[in-house]
Amino acid sequence: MRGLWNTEHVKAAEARLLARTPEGSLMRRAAFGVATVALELLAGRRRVGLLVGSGDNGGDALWAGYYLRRRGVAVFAVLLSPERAHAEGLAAFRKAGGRVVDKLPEVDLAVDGVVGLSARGPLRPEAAEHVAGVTAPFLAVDLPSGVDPDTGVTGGPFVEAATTVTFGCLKPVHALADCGDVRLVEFGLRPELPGPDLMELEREDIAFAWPVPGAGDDKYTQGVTGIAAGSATYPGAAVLATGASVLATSGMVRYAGQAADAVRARWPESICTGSITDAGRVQAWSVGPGLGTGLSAENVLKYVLEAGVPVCADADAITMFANNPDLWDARDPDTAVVLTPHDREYARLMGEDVGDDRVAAARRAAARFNAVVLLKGNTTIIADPGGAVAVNRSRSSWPATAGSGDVLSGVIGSLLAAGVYPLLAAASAAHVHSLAGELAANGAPIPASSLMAAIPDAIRSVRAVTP
Ligand SMILES: NC(=O)C1=CN([C@@H]2O[C@H](COP(=O)(O)OP(=O)(O)OC[C@H]3O[C@@H](n4cnc5c(N)ncnc54)[C@H](OP(=O)(O)O)[C@@H]3O)[C@@H](O)[C@H]2O)[C@@H](O)CC1
Ligand SMILES: [K+]
Repeated sequence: MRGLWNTEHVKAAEARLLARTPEGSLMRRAAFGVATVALELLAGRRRVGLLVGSGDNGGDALWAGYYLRRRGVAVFAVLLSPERAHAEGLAAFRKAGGRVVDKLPEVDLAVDGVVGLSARGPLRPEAAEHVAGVTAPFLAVDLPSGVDPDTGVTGGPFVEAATTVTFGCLKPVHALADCGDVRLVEFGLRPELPGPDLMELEREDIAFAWPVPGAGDDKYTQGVTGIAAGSATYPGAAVLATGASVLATSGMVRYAGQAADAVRARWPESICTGSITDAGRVQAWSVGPGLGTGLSAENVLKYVLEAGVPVCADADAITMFANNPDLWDARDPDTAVVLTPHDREYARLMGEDVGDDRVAAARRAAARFNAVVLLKGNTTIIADPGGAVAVNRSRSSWPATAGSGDVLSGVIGSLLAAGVYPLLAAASAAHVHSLAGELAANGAPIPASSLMAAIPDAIRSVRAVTP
């Protein structure tokens, strides 16, 4: 698991660390890390340009320029606020033979030291003009300038970084926005930090969480998943959600609803009934995709909420909650619910738009509904009511296709049925879902059924990291 910390916590921790380290040593350590990565990226080429802002981020860039000069690299620096440029860094840079210029010449690599942790808003016009004039790849110091460190939002011009070198710990921007290849320079900050504000699961975490049958297991002991989805109009949603659940774990899957014939034809291993009341016992329900929002769908939703097992509520289930908040009364407050809205469903459910700060939005919804909220997007945010948040960045947008959400809800349902902790279930499902999408797409459009079919490959790929 990779932890990420908000600027407020990073600044407080850095202040404590600074107080007990020799002056300037942290900045030089950070800058040395930047110079090392720059040399690697230069691969023998010899011209670097620095864009230097008014704060310590610019100081890092100037000190990096100093170290690069000592390795014989030609380094040019544009000072965006000459009177506020970091004094020691500038003096060292000049002394080592670095050249201050009004405009960067042709270079092999550009270092973005415009702004770091104190960034607010997009690049200002002068910085934006210099950035636009650069054709070389950018190496961002700490984070790409113009991107908000805590939300990853860009409200105007920003640096498109090929590589970012950050220090001490990762910040939310590194998971919420595209920072290129992110490298971390450690300098002993971790003991000063509280628990992370966000986490990003790695393959090892998911491999560990994913249910693997033991010698004593049978189809019941691994958790039975119930799928309450689809309708006469939308049988496909039922086929996809059930199929995803069949493929995600080796526990049994029961389907209940109007698409029983279609599901049975495609997934003979599932136990299908036409009515929810005949479904039999399950350890979790996945409810909503293609279900409709009429009275009979409401009764299905109430039934699963009263069943006393975890529920993944998606699509029409979310719309029903928005239309009729009294449905929540059916829920046993001690059983977990995972809600999986996209932005429009979120707005319906919460009566407000998601806004720029998607993490805060997911946290608000999780607290309001006492549920795990998985807010779909290119970066999916998963928040639990206790305030813990996991993020999953998808590496490709091909999976954003019709039926993709039905597949996700089936995977979440089967992890909940296997007893996986709800936040971990939702985050692991999101990871495997996006990986399946990437594997299936391989550079071309894919239907959701291909994404679903790639779930076993995605699980294999995740589990391949375990010894
Ligand atoms: N602390 C530590 O231990 C270590 C810290 N380190 C480094 O320090 C960095 C933080 O430095 P910092 O706090 O000095 O501010 P920084 O981000 O350089 O901003 C400077 C000024 O820029 C301005 N500005 C704001 N937004 C802007 C925009 N969009 N476009 C243009 N300008 C904008 C704004 O000033 P204003 O003009 O508003 O008065 C702001 O005050 C951190 O990211 C890391 O690189 C490392 O050395 C390791 C040790
Ligand atoms: K920067």
